[in-house]
Amino acid sequence: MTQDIDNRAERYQAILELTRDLLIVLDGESVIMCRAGESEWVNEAVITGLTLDTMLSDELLTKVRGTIERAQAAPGTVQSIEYVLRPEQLTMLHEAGLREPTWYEARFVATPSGEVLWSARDINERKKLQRKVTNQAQRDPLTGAYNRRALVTVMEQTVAQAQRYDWTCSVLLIDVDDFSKINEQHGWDAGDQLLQQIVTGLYKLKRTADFLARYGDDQLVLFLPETNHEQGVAAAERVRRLIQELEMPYPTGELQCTVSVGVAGLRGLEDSAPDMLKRAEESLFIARNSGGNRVEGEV
Ligand SMILES: Nc1nc2c(ncn2[C@@H]2O[C@H](COP(=O)(O)OP(=O)(O)OP(=O)(O)O)[C@@H](O)[C@H]2O)c(=O)[nH]1
Repeated sequence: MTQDIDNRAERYQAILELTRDLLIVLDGESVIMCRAGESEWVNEAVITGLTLDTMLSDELLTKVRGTIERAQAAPGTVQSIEYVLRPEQLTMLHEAGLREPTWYEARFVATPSGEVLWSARDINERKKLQRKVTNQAQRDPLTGAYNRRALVTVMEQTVAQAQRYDWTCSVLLIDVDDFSKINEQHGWDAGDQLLQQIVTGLYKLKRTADFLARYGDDQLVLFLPETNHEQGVAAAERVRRLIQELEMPYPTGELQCTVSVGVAGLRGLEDSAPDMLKRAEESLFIARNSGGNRVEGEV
């Protein structure tokens, strides 16, 4: 009988050796066993003996407890969740070695004797890849600015929020004057570089909360949360001057350009992101037809 138990314990140990996941055994709320697996940051001795509430932040504690309850309600079934461990929020885990935000996919299973097994797989690489793909889907590949799709999403969310809290926001539609002539005279590559320079300049000029997107061939949008129409026009004037002063050395000669800007500010509860963009387009049309290198406000 004792021999059997020893064999079982050895087998159990051998199975544990096989897994790369971080493994925790909980008795009630206490960690009675911890194996780091491939989570190099984990100090097993520090984690063993901790309780859930000393180890986790309030938000994570609620999530983990809820999952454990589900696992206990149906012993033998696996319950999964994803979470991120952030060292700045988790003092005890920081002490146990956590230094970087680390994403985990965790699985919980309750044994008939009442213990809960908690395995956690590091999914940082997968998350990084997901972020990269999402990022690529939202960005214009030439300039690195956001694309039109990302702009519409952000504008719609921000406009709804501004309407709810009685805030304001403005949109600037920026069009490079005679951009096709630059392409014709200096080549497509020169046009590309000029667009990149303009975006770099706008990134330096814009505030952190402002959102810059490529809206069309030679058109950019700068969306300004918490900015009224008057402030929007002033920002547009700064953009116009910045681009006018931009000089880009190029083998075929110094490149220079100007922009026309149409500005639209949020007009209350009935307004919408597409309507704001439409009004910015109408203003832009006037600016371009008035000779370019101009800012036009509401029409
Ligand atoms: N270099 C470069 N050119 C582009 C790119 N995408 C579109 N274009 C060109 O940009 C030009 C845009 O032309 P238009 O919209 O007529 O612009 P414009 O000449 O500035 O005319 P206005 O806007 O009326 O002042 C076209 O010649 C397109 O072929 C790009 O990614 N790089």
